[in-house]
Amino acid sequence: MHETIFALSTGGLPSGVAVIRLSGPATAHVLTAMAGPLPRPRRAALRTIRHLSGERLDQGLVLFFPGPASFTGEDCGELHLHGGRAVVTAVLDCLGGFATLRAADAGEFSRRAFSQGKLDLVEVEGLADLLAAETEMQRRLASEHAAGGLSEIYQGWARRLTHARAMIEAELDFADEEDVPGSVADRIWPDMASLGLEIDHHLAGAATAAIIRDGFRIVIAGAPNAGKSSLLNALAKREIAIVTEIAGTTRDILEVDLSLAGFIVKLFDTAGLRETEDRVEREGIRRARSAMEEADLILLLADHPQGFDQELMHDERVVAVGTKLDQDTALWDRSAAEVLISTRSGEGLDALIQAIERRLPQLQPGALALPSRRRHQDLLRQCAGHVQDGLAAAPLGLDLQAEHLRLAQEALGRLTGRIDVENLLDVIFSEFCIGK
Ligand SMILES: Nc1nc2c(c(=O)[nH]1)N(C=O)[C@@H](CNc1ccc(C(=O)N[C@@H](CCC(=O)O)C(=O)O)cc1)CN2
Ligand SMILES: Nc1nc2c(ncn2[C@@H]2O[C@H](COP(=O)(O)OP(=O)(O)OP(=O)(O)O)[C@@H](O)[C@H]2O)c(=O)[nH]1
Ligand SMILES: [Mg+2]
Repeated sequence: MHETIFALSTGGLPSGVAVIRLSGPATAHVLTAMAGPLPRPRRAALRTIRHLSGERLDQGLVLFFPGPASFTGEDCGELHLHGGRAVVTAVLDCLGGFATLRAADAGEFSRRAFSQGKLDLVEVEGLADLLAAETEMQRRLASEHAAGGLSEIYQGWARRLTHARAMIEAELDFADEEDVPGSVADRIWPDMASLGLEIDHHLAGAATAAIIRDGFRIVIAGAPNAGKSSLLNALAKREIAIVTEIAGTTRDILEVDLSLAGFIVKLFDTAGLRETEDRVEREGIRRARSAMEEADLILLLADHPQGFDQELMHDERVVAVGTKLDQDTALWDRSAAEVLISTRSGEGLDALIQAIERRLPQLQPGALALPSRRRHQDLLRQCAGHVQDGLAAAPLGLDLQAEHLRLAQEALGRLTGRIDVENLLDVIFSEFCIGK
């Protein structure tokens, strides 16, 4: 990488401070030309920043990160300027005047960090997710990924595959040498079987990751007039849905996004469920049922104890909610409802929110190494599949089994972007004393 790149790394102007980053071999020269002697590595120094003509552009903090101990792995620099539009424009213009410099493309700093081996693909994706994160859970998930929590797991798996392949290679190539243990199968296949299980278990976390990324889907359902739209409005604290005393008011699905316990919660109001000849209402009910199929949680509402659809009560995603508690408290005594609410008095709404929070994924600290992207899930499934094929190919011989393990490792390599061509023989020689 011979070009040196620069970019304004902070957001909209004007701002309190604006940071311009540089990366590449000309960094030290450019910093010296514009701001005098280089500061000590990775220490901020207050400097007058000047145009090459000597004209003063700003007074700001200057940092120098000599490679490879920098974000990109190359020499990096930073200019922390006053965040005025003209200040930033003047400095960017000056940088653009150096023949060795050019403006960075989107993502180019991270791309260089990847090429220099500072970040793998999963970490780069985590970094992108971190910048996009809007909820606390999204931040925690992305932060875990960007900091290498997932990569560490995948590297551990890749190492085990390398080890297994090395053992097989040793048996195939050096079977007549004394120091090579006779049967590799005894030693590596149990580990490969447990690797397969670990990957499957890891993949099960994809559902939680999807909830963190895309939101927890709650569908409000129940008989017409039960108070569904009133509940949507109460939880959203806005008059979003039309509420009338006419049964069959809601037809289209209405959606609001709430933030609950650090999760995005997508709340859907649906048409009341009943038999009807009205074509428009029937279409609304069809949409309600399809929304319920996709739901993570269903709030099933009824304004009297007999109003709950018994079939739906068996669905484990259902929370039975009795409504209009202000009208007749005695009505609800010993009913099947888990929560009783009144949107008119506000009673029970906190208890309902708590009941919802109890059903959100419960994440232990450190349990955030979840495969969050489709890309991760596809490659992990391929990897686990090849491991299984490797195990199943036992009757066909070690050669074939080894090939399946190679494919499994290749899938992991594509996942992290690190197709480490670790020499199998290196592993073999470091573990045995062949030839002594
Ligand atoms: N001013 C500023 N703030 C920032 C960044 C930045 O580039 N500049 N970051 C940009 O994303 C994030 C911090 N990430 C960074 C990651 C690695 C290194 C770095 O210099 N790494 C070296 C040395 C590590 C060490 O000292 O232990 C290395 O990995 O070798 C710097 C920032 C968030 N805040
Ligand atoms: N007393 C009382 N009335 C309520 C309460 N919640 C809703 N209602 C009334 O019940 C009627 C129906 O309310 P909606 O929220 O439109 O009911 P819905 O379930 O959305 O009805 P559909 O869209 O027709 O399926 C309206 O007249 C509301 O004012 C409540 O907590 N207490
Ligand atoms: Mg309604």
